[in-house]
Formats: sequence, C-alpha cells, structure tokens
Amino acid sequence: MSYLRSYPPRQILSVCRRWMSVRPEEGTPLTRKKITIQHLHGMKRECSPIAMLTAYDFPTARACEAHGVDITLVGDSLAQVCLGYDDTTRLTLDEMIHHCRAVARGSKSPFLVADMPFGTYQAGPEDAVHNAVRLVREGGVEAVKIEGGMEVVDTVKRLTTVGIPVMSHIGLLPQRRAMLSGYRVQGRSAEAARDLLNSALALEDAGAFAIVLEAIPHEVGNHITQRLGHAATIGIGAGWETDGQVLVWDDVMGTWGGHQPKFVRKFGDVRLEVEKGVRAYVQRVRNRSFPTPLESYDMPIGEMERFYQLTGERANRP
Ligand SMILES: Nc1nc(=O)c2c([nH]1)NC[C@@H]1CN(c3ccc(C(=O)N[C@@H](CCC(=O)O)C(=O)O)cc3)CN21
Ligand SMILES: CC(C)C(=O)C(=O)O
Repeated sequence: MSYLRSYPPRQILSVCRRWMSVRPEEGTPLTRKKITIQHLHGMKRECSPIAMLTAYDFPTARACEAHGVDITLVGDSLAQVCLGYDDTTRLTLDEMIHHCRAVARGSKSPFLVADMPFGTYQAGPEDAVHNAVRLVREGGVEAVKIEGGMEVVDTVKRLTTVGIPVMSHIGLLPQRRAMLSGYRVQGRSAEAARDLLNSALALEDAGAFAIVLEAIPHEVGNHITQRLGHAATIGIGAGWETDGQVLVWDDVMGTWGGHQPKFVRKFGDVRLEVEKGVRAYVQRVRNRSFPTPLESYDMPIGEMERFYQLTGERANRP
C-alpha cells in the first residue's frame, strides 16, 4: 500500500505537557482575530489546546464567535440533536446547507467546518468535489469534514488539490453505526490501533489539515497526536493529550436528553433553565398575571369613547 509509511517511523520531535493550557486565562476579547489553518497548526506546535464546538444555527454560531471557540463545526449530529432523526445517515445535503448558511451568518473569527452528510462523498472523489463545492459556495463554510480512513484517502487528496480544506474523522464513525453494530469504542487491540495510526498518517499525507479522533483509548489518541507532523488532532473521547477537543453543543449545554457517551461532560444546565422558563410562562398565562399593563399598549385618551360612538359597539368585559 503506497499510503503506508515504512518503519521506523519519523522521529517524535517534541512532547507537550498537555494537561495544562499554556494560554493565559482570557476573557472574551472585543475583537477576535480570524482563525486560519496556519493559526491552528501554530497552536499544535505551541501545545496550545484547540477548542472546537458544534453549532447548528445563528445564535449558537454567535455564542461560539463571542466566547472564544477556535473551530465551529456544523456537525451532522444536527440530524439527531436538532432535527429529531434517529441516525446521522438520514441528513440530506440540502438540510446541511440550510443550517450552514445560518451558522455562517453568525460566524466570523472561528474556522468554520461542516460535516459532509452520509452519501455525499462515498460515491467517489468527483462526487465529493461537487458536493463539497456546494457546502463552501452555498453553505459559506471554509472546510469540510469527512469520516473514514484509507478508503477516503483519494477523496481527501482530490478535495485538497482543488482547494477545499479537509478535516478527517477516524475511530468511531457515527455514519457507520449499522456496519459497526452500534456506537463502540475503536482501536482497542494492537492491530486496530495500528490501523488507526496508518490511516491518520495517510490522511495527513493526503492533505488533511486536522483529524478528529473519536472514542479511542487515550494512549492511542496520544500516540497518533505525537506521530503526526502538522495535522492537528481533535479528540472526542480520545483522552487529554490530543491537540484539541470537540463536543456536541447540546451535550455541553445539557439540552440533549438522549444517551450520554462516557466522554460527554455537561458544562451548563440549559435544560433546567428551559424547563423553568416554559413552566413559568405557561403558569403566568393561565393565571393572567402575564401580560401586565406595563407590557401592553394604550389607546390615546378619548379614542376608545370615539370608537364606541363610531361603531355602536360597547365593551363586553368591564
Ligand atoms: N448528542 C450527541 N453527542 C455526540 O457526541 C454525537 C451525537 N449526538 N450524534 C452523532 C454522534 C454519535 N456519537 C456517539 C454516540 C454514542 C456513543 C456511545 O454510546 N459510546 C459508548 C461506548 C461503549 C463502548 O464501546 O464501550 C459509551 O458508553 O461511551 C459514542 C458516540 C457521537 N456523536
Ligand atoms: C461530534 C462531532 C465530531 C461530529 O462529528 C458531529 O457533531 O457530528
């Protein structure tokens, strides 16, 4: 296989102490610099962790913009968490583009990536180019993410050759849930870990600027991160030593009521706030304590009397 590197592998040049950020704790700067691929590669070199988060609409994109997210991903998890499908394979390209357009309108600084939906790149590199061009031109994203290892290397090469940056995604591949008999941790045997490493190296050679590592042992996440030259690793359930982390918006905010994988941490409890807000609203409508006169408009003085004369109508309620 021409994509496989011969051993011994290239030297591991530096090992970062990755459990502590080298960036100072920062508030939200008023103006943010545009994040580019060069910037992301610089962050990998400097061991400055990359924070990636999904967004599916204008307000979530604005929140990523305002609060320091480096990469905003319009993930195909939108199929489940926004659209109520039971699987990401149900999402169409048109649905994805519709959401990308909303996210793009709220996103300036973060590097903006969209998942290529299931079926939009499997038929071959030319089909993938056609569909990726739609995501860039109509959706307004800067790069595409595609799931898969060796079998998509030619597609990654073709996309990067025509100028569309590619983020790869290996390990647990949600679009293959049926083939994999469910969402399962990947790369747990020596052979499976070797295959993941070889895929990562081949995808980097093919031009991928970053690689998502999903649900793999942290040792494998660390090893692949060390072995790659410039491509940044973004982990989701791949341990603490990858170049960055990604989570799904609804998992972070606590608004997703479905199954929670082990790698999820809830950083907000928006679900509780939503429950409080909806219940209070319904109650205040029912007991007529909403709206008050201050939340209503008045007729100018005398106009209501004129209205009764004009129409011959009388008020029914006092
Ligand atoms: N809300 C949400 N969060 C996600 O992270 C996510 C989605 N949706 N939808 C698309 C995919 C599906 N993902 C998933 C879904 C389930 C597991 C899961 O249940 N993992 C098991 C592994 C069990 C094992 O093999 O040992 C776990 O319990 O962590 C993992 C990733 C990640 N993506
Ligand atoms: C969880 C991330 C990596 C993803 O692929 C998605 O949101 O669909």
